Amino acid sequence: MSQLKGKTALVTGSTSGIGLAMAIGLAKQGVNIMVNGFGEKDNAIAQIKACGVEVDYHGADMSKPAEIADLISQTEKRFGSLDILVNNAGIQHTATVQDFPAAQWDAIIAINLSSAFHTTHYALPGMKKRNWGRIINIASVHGLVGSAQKSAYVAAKHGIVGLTKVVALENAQTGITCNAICPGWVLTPLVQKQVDARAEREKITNEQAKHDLVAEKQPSGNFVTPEQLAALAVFLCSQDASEVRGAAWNMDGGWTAQ
Ligand SMILES: NC(=O)C1=CN([C@@H]2O[C@H](COP(=O)(O)OP(=O)(O)OC[C@H]3O[C@@H](n4cnc5c(N)ncnc54)[C@H](O)[C@@H]3O)[C@@H](O)[C@H]2O)C=CC1
Ligand SMILES: CC(=O)CC(=O)O
Repeated sequence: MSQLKGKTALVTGSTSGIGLAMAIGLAKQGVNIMVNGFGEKDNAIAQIKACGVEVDYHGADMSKPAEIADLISQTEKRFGSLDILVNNAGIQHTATVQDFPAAQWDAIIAINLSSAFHTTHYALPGMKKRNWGRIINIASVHGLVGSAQKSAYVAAKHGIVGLTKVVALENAQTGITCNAICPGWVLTPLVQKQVDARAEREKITNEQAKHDLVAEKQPSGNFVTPEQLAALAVFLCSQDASEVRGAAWNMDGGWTAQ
């Protein structure tokens, strides 16, 4: 039987992409799930429920600290505890610094970085009481290296890697671990938009644009899959990973090895 059976996870931004795969991966281990995000929530809930666990949904906007406080307290109330926190919600906007709209900068910093501070701040007291917790921050290769036209995203992702280290250190002598996962390209709606823009800009097919996007950065030539990332998250939640603390663990087809 899974060691995780009966625990509760909140996965922010779990209505699509990587977050949905994380939620399903954990649900397959018997973990009850609080879903959050602005995508197709009924579809996400149905897929998670099919794993035989309890599921609920909270529509908190991760750019709003008061809604995040309510999300954590409702999760604890509904399931009795919050054991696994996956900070995953994120958005992207591409432009040079000179052309970057200030409102987009603020939104990316709020959703991709500050939300993880707020969720962690509110989730830690309960985890400390039970002396067990797993906090997994979905960073990116862009938490380790930069790319042009992604100032806010790269700054937020470097920030979340820093936050991960501090949370890990502050809880190093407890049963609470905090780690970051740093994926390379994963074909989700966030990346499909960039593929579409590239196809349009370069007057090439969508397939060619996908190929070129990956080939430019990722030596394997393959997208990372959401399911591969979910398997890593399940490992980080296990007892075998109890001494993995403050890691920024890349799964990127070789992107950051170059
Ligand atoms: N797709 C990729 O290649 C990579 C993605 N990531 C990160 O993975 C995370 C998930 O992204 P993807 O699955 O790719 O994108 P996605 O667009 O499929 O999913 C993003 C999720 O966040 C939710 N969301 C957006 N704004 C929100 C808000 N204000 N409040 C609550 N939820 C909100 C969306 O509704 C959705 O559920 C992001 O943090 C992203 O930066 C990291 C590395 C690579
Ligand atoms: C690799 C990522 O994190 C996705 C992106 O840069 O848009």
